Amino acid sequence: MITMNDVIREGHPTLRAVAKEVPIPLSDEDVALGKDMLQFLKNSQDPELAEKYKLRGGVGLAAPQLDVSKRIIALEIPNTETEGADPILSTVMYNPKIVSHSVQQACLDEGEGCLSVDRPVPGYVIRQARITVRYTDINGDTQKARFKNYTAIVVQHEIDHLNGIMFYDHINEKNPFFAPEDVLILG
Ligand SMILES: OCN(O)CCCc1ccccc1
Ligand code: NI
Repeated sequence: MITMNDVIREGHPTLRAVAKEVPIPLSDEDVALGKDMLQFLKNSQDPELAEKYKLRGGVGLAAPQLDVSKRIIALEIPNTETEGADPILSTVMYNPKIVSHSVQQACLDEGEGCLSVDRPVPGYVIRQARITVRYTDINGDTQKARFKNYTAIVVQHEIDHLNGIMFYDHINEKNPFFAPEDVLILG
């Protein structure tokens, strides 16, 4: 099982590399890795397992964070509205590509964090408010999906990792909490 020992931290060169596309049809190895990444996220959101294995809670994970420079991301976004409801998004994306996005931008009012960053970096991380992503799913099928708000933010954070981009690269250095007036600030 994946634990925090497998997660590389800022300063490790793989976090700044551009990851390679994975061959389609998917290899057994890449399918297994995707499943392990998704299971890590689920475990990290389980209070008992997170405590037992000292896992930091995560809603997304990118293969480069495991020192695997491949274009694979996993997303496990819970539905916090209703206890026990199905997750908003629970999936593994191979070779994800943002094929279109809104002009409107958005950010989280509490900023972002990262499993590969062991320090708070305050500031607005300005991203696209809505995105359309094409990817290959764990069954090898091509998918095209649209995301908005928090889910769109998380998916962009993960795809950034495939291109060697860290969330704080998007923060305005002079004024971290600067946001152009038409940027959606998500609570
Ligand atoms: O790359 C995944 N990761 O480091 C876990 C944190 C994911 C994340 C947290 C806040 C906003 C967007 C994405
Ligand atoms: Ni991250």
